[in-house]
Amino acid sequence: MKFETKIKLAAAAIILVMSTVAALPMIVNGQVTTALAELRSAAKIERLQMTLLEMLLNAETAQRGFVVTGDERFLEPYHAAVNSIPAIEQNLRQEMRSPEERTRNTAIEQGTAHKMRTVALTIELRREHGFDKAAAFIATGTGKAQMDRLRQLIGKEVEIDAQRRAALSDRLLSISNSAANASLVATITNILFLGAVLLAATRVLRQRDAAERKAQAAAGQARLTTERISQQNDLLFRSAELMHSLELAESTDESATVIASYLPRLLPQLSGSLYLYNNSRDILERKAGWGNATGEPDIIEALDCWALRRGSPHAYAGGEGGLACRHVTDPALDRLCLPLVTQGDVIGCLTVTGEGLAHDAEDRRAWIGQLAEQLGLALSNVRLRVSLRQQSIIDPLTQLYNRRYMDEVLKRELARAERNGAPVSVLVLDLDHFKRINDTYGHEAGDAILRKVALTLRENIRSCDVACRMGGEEMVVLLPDCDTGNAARRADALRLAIAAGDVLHDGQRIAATASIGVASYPAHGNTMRALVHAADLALYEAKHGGRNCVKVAQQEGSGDQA
Ligand SMILES: Nc1nc2c(ncn2[C@@H]2O[C@H](COP(=O)(O)OP(=O)(O)OP(=O)(O)O)[C@@H](O)[C@H]2O)c(=O)[nH]1
Repeated sequence: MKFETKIKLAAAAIILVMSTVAALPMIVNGQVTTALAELRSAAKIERLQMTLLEMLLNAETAQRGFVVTGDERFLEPYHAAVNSIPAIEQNLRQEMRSPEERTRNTAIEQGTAHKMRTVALTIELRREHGFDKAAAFIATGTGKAQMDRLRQLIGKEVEIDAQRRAALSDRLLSISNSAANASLVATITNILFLGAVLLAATRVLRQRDAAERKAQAAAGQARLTTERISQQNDLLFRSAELMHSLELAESTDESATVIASYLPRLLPQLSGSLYLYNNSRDILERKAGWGNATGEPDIIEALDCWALRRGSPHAYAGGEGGLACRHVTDPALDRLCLPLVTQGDVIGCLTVTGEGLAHDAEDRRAWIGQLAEQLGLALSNVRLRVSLRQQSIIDPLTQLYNRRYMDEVLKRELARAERNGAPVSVLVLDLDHFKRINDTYGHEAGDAILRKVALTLRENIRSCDVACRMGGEEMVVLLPDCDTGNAARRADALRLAIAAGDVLHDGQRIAATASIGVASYPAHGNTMRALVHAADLALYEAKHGGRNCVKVAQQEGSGDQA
């Protein structure tokens, strides 16, 4: 049974007991009133019967005095009795309740009537016939017998009245005792019930307190959970943003910059570094860092890191003497190293440091693990994308950019030059008598010459210049921010470098020369096609001018439109 139900039952019992106690005085009062009325009635009956007896005795005494003296004055008590007795009898009749009482009272009334008639007869005899006749009648003993009988009847009544009064007194006492006992029992019962209610209430209150505390704790927990969910949502949102940004990254270095800008928000209160394998996969370069991890090494080897060795995360609790990686700079700090793995291939490592990280909540470490997984995947995608892009724009034989890329970059550079008013030059380069080389030494030798010339170009141009193979043995070099004069000088330098180089093929040294045509924006054209055409014409001039030379395009203006 629930405590609330118990308390309700106890309260109902208390109300019942209290009601009973409240009704008790009324019940007792009724009983006492009845008993007292009966007591008063008994006393009145006794008094009336005693008065009746007294009247009868007075009447007899008056009769005796009159008989002896003949003096009428002695008859006064008799007359008083004659006058009073009917009223006394009337009162007595009213007090009689039970049939037995009424029967006994009737007997007394009849005895009284007989006695009073005998007294009246005696008085009459004395008046009419004198003392002797009256004395003779008295001597018969009728009057005395009647008086004795009445005394006996009234005496018995008085005795019954006394018994009745005693019984009523006992009843009053019993009522009083019962009332006192009932009151005592009610008080004790109430105390017991109140005690029980108090105990139950205290227990309920204690339970309610505990429930309240539990509810408060649950509310606090719910608030924390909501905050955590909101933080997690925020992190998920930011990580989705990071992944989206990485999808747009055009190189590994750019993706590292993107990662470095997001990690402080994704892993707040932590520091760390992002290491990626270099192209030759012999070392890992630090591509990004955040937080206080500025002093971390720029280069690490795979053997320096337990996570890279194992291919799984490695946690190190600073100050607890765990297994620290060799690249760790501050052994007092907790550290978590996570390999960046994609399709079973380790591409790098994310190292994270921060207070309490080794003993951090599992979900936080799981979150860092998930982040490392996503980063691995995203970086691998970036590499794949960069590689595919490279493949689509790089000529596989010479490793120079292809015509497609040249078209793209030339268009872009011309637009930029137009905006900035800076010159752009184009060198169109063709190997001399290449057919002869092929025919003499073979196609492979020709390929080797092409590779050698491409290398010479790459090694002798600026990082902003773009060299590409347009097809066959024809190559183009794009020179941003370079006017015709400079372009011609640099073309000649390239020509000399090509002529100076040779390749060893089948034990033979093979050399090649190149003819170069030069055209510049805006001097020889302001569109891509016009510029290349002008350079082509200049090349043609160079070929006809004896080859192994540089020719600058004629000043034709910008009439030829793309
Ligand atoms: N080995 C090799 N040869 C190529 C390649 N592409 C084109 N060639 C050859 O390059 C030669 C080009 O010859 P031509 O266009 O006649 O010109 P050339 O012999 O260089 O003579 P000029 O340009 O007038 O000096 C052809 O024999 C092509 O087969 C290539 O990828 N590898």
